[in-house]
Formats: sequence, C-alpha cells, structure tokens
Amino acid sequence: MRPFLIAGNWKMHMNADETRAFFKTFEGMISAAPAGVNMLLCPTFTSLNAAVDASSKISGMHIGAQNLHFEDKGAFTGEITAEMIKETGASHVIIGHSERRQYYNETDETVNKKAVKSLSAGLTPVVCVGEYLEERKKDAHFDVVKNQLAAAYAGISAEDAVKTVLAYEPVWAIGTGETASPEQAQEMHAFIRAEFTLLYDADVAAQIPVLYGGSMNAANAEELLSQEDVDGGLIGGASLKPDSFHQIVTFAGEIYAKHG
Ligand SMILES: O=C(CO)COP(=O)(O)O
Repeated sequence: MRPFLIAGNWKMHMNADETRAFFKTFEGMISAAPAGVNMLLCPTFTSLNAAVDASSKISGMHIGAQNLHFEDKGAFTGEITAEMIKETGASHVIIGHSERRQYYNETDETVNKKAVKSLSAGLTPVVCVGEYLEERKKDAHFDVVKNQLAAAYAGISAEDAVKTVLAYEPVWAIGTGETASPEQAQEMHAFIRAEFTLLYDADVAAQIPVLYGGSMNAANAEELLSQEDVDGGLIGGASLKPDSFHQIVTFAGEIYAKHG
C-alpha cells in the first residue's frame, strides 16, 4: 500500500506566533508520524521559518508553501521564487489551488509552469485539480479533471511526475462542510490514476500520491482514507486545530497498519 500523506493547507491563517503555538501543542501529541504516514503543513510565507524550525522536533513532518512564481527573479511585486521557498527549509509547494485559480488568475498554463519550476528547484509540487458544482451537475467533472491534469503535467517527464503529489479538491466541497462521499472520492481518484496511466504508465500512476481535499475532518477522514485510491488528504479548516489534525493522522496510521 502507498504511504499516506496527511497535509494541511493553512491558507491565510496562523501568524508566526500562532504557528509556534500549534507546533508546541502538536509535538505534545506526537513526536513521529505513524508508520506509513507522512505529514505536511503549509503555512503562509511569513510563518514558513517558524514552521520549519518547529517541525524539526517531529519526525515525518514536512513544511510547504502555498504558491510560488515560475520566474527566478524580476519585477513581480508581491511574488516569491522557488529558491526563496527552498531557502526557508520548506520542501513542498501547493500549486493551482482552486482559490488561486478563482481569485488570482491562475490558469492551466501557469499551473504547468509552476509545477515545472518547483521540480527543477527540488521542491515537491502538490498540484490541485477539481471541478465546480455546475460542472459536476452537467456530468462534466471527469472531463474537467482530465483536462486540468493533462495541462498541469504537460512536458513533465515520468521521472519528474513520480516526484509530484496530486490533490483532488472538488470546489463545491471546499470550506462548505459538504464532503464528497467516499464513493465519489474513490471514483474520481481511480479515474485520475487511470489518466496518469495514459499520460505515463501504470508504474508511474501507482507511485503518485492522490490526496482528497474538501471539508475533510476528524469525523469523515477515516472513511475517505479507507478508499483504495485515496492516499491522504489536503485539509483546510480541520488542519488548524492540533487535535483534529492529529486525529486524522492517527486514522491514517491505523489504516496503514491494518492494510499496509
Ligand atoms: O481547500 C482545501 C485544502 O486545500 C480544503 O479546505 P477545507 O478543508 O476547509 O474545506
């Protein structure tokens, strides 16, 4: 069984002090990720240093940013490079989150450029895809995700593709309290794996972790994570609370111990 990745996207929450406080509580709950589980937290840029420092006390904990620019430098006010993120000690970066696609003009093309840049800089991209409710209602969700995947991975070699993480986040489930059912999640994750098989091959497809995101919490995580093709979660609101994040990590460890 693939190892789980339990990831938190802190969005625009948690300043540096709050980040240190989170880790202080969290490290009292867990000093190492359970076998078969990796953890990732993605705070704001200004909390990256605090998070990297604090994370060194917890084995299996990784830190990531939430965005980057695809250029190496230049007149891009308000932006940040892959090297600057690396310099903080972070190892991952979220790319193409639906909030960035929706509010900040992120396109399939910029998602691709950012994925390519993060790979060349040695950062692990967590590439996000997912459909709107209207698209699902029209039964267009598989086509939407297929197109987003093909665009995001354009020109990325098999050797690099296995270094990526994919997150399926149906937009209608983000921050709404409405989660995809375990069956809906499994159906889409299996579809994504089949698409990776077409884009690359079955071996590559089997290696790319596919996370589910959208109102995952301590109450629904166990069932979602029990699905064969759900390799973890990209968790928003519930990752801000040490106890709920810890609970989800614990479920992942138990499922891995049972099936791994
Ligand atoms: O967008 C998400 C993670 O990237 C999901 O957010 P919520 O878990 O708050 O719905």
